[in-house]
Amino acid sequence: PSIRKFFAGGVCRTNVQLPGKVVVITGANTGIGKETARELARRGARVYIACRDVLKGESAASEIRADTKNSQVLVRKLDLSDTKSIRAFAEGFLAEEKQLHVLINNAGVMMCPYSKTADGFETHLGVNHLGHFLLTYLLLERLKVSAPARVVNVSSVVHHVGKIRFHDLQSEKRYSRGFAYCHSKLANVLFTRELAKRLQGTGVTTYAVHPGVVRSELVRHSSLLCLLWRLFSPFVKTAREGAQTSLHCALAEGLEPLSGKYFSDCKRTWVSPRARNNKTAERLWNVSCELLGIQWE
Ligand SMILES: NC(=O)C1=CN([C@@H]2O[C@H](COP(=O)(O)OP(=O)(O)OC[C@H]3O[C@@H](n4cnc5c(N)ncnc54)[C@H](OP(=O)(O)O)[C@@H]3O)[C@@H](O)[C@H]2O)C=CC1
Ligand SMILES: CC1=C(/C=C/C(C)=C/C=C/C(C)=C/C=O)C(C)(C)CCC1
Repeated sequence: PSIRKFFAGGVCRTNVQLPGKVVVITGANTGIGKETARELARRGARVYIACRDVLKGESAASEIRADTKNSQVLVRKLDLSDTKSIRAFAEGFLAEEKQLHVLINNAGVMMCPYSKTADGFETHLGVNHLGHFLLTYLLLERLKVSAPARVVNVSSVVHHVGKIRFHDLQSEKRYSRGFAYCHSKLANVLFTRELAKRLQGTGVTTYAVHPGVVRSELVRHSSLLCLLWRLFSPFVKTAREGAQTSLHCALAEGLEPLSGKYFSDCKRTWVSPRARNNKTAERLWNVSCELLGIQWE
């Protein structure tokens, strides 16, 4: 049990309750997102599960509603691999909610075979980075009017081996499904850094998170990782344990001065030198705006 406790990692210890607060979590029908949604619902928030498969979302939502006795767990369609779907989700949300206190950009894909999103972006970049970039842009006014508000971006320790390959952003010249994931997770950290800079003084703060190595469906595209996860299961976090750092960044009091920073096991942690490069962060921001056809000053 003590080994298990060690590998379970940091625990979110704040008692903050969330009555009247509105939260959006992407990819919350399973894994880390679902456990994050469960805890936020337990604390009384109205929780929007934004997912690409509404049936899977409804099944998670009914489980969470039964478990937490919070009926305010709602499911809305959001496919991050299609900007039309992202815009439709945002339009619907903005029409029904006047406030948004926490946005958790949690959804992700890892190591999928080469493919492109509906808009022609390489899937890891398109879903993990550009999709969340656009979603945040579209919801930002609601976050600002609801301040203090937070944006949590679920990244990964593997950002350390990521690189932003501006000359081949869509990996058309060279594609490695492992590295494509790492690059997209570095993009999450750089986005968080640049977003924090641009949000200074608005009351909206943002954090990047490494959840730990967590048992979930993320490894579905790699039989090797599926096997490793099974073999080493005592050392791999449960989804509930994996949700703790996202919860910490969404809830903990006094985190505002650390906006833009990266957290693991509920503590601020060092990022790779590439993730600290302000020029890369700014360039990625500008290129992302161009690709998405938006103007975000
Ligand atoms: N598990 C781990 O060890 C680690 C995870 N992370 C990060 O944690 C986050 C959560 O992952 P985890 O819970 O482990 O993985 P899961 O695969 O269990 O959950 C990922 C979620 O993202 C959703 N998703 C995938 N593609 C899209 C899309 N196009 N549009 C909308 N939603 C989509 C999935 O939906 P569906 O069910 O329909 O496929 C699912 O709900 C990810 O960002 C991941 O990169 C970081 C480090 C380690
Ligand atoms: C070597 C090794 C492991 C593998 C770690 C790996 C492969 C981590 C990958 C992390 C990922 C995929 C992060 C996602 O963002 C285990 C299973 C922890 C058990 C202990 C030994």
